[in-house]
Amino acid sequence: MASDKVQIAQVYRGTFVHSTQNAPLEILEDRILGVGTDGKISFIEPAEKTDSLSAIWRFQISEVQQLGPSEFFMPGLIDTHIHAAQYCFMGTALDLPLLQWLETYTFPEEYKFRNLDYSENVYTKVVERTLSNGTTTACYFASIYTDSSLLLGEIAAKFGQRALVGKVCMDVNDSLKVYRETTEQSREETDRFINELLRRNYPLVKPIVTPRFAPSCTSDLLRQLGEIAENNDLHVQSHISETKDEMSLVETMFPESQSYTDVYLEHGLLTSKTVMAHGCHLTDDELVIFRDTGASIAHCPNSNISLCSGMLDVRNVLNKKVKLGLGTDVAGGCSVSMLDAIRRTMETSKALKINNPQHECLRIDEVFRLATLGGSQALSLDKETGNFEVGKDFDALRIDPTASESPFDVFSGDDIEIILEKFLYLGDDRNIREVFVAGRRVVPFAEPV
Ligand SMILES: Nc1nc2[nH]cnc2c(=O)[nH]1
Ligand SMILES: [Zn+2]
Repeated sequence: MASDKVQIAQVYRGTFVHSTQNAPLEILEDRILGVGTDGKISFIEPAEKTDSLSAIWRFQISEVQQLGPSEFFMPGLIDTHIHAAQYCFMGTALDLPLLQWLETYTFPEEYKFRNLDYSENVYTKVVERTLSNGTTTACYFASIYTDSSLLLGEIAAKFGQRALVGKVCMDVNDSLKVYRETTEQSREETDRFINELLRRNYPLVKPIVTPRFAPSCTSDLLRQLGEIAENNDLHVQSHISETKDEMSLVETMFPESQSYTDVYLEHGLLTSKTVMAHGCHLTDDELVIFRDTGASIAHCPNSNISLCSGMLDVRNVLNKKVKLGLGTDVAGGCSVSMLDAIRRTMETSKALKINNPQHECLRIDEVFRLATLGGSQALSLDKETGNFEVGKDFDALRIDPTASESPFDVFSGDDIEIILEKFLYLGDDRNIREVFVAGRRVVPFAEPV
């Protein structure tokens, strides 16, 4: 029987909200959920079954933790695109378009990560800040430096965040020549990064092959990175079609390719484990290639607006059956919070409707799904995380809408759907009472020993 397999570590009773493939929002009231010592959800059932579940799974009824009357659990938020090495200047330097922004602010900042003490300080802060804002899974760009990037993996693992970590690869950079690698270095250091991170065997932290974007890489490097990804069955991340200037540059650098998407496709970098950031200006033909390869898009609305890059039509992407998650894209985006990514996704959709009344706006329940289950699918991590299905890891936020410092108010007529909507539009980390990743409570942070 099930009880022979795993012991129950925690049992919660209360309201759970999540998304499924069929329903963008499923509200499960008065449920009982058990988490095994393996960190996975063992059961989620109506609370009236508590007695029989306690007999089957051998937990004491007194161990059941009851949520407060307006509290609920939701799945952890999934940031499909964030630059950990840009956290330091987040909220500043948003006065230039992408290519000048990279040269003026971003490359000089990332160059500082050759220093491990500096890296440790910034990476600790970004992992703490994302976790306390409910990001249970983050797909990180680090910098070109291998040891510093390994440190990011180590810090995420120590704090218990699920993460894909990428050592950035770039062998083209004329603006800051010290912040680039030779083709050979980039391949060798990518190999070293991957081998070392895999050797450390962190259960929740894995490497991701990370060509910065086509304009930063020679064809030779892109091809070698494609081979590394294929030979090791690894995730891949990069940027695509974020701005028009960038697209013109790609056309000049890769004249043989039919499209920007083709550049990545031809170098073996578009797979079902690839996530490409932005894609604001992708054509429908390119979206077909995304769908056919199973590659996904990280929609980064804060950054798209902050750098005046463009507005992705998410409705069109979803209609084309392309996987899509949300990303903060710090520091092009000026917030680490995935709640902000949800709000900006709604806002961009409404701006598209202002421009075109035919546009079918996204609904808040759909965007809630994109920030949770959609993100897990975009990162091909949906077997592990994304919602409260039995067998997935318990990655969850305990939301307290009436926390003492809550930035919004709840009234007696507010049902759970209204309370969730208020939290998504108005809430913040003060409402996120606890954060769990694979069953481990990671917020509040453990006291240092
Ligand atoms: N937003 C953003 N776009 C990029 N394209 C290439 N590098 C970057 C980056 O660091 N941020
Ligand atoms: Zn980015």
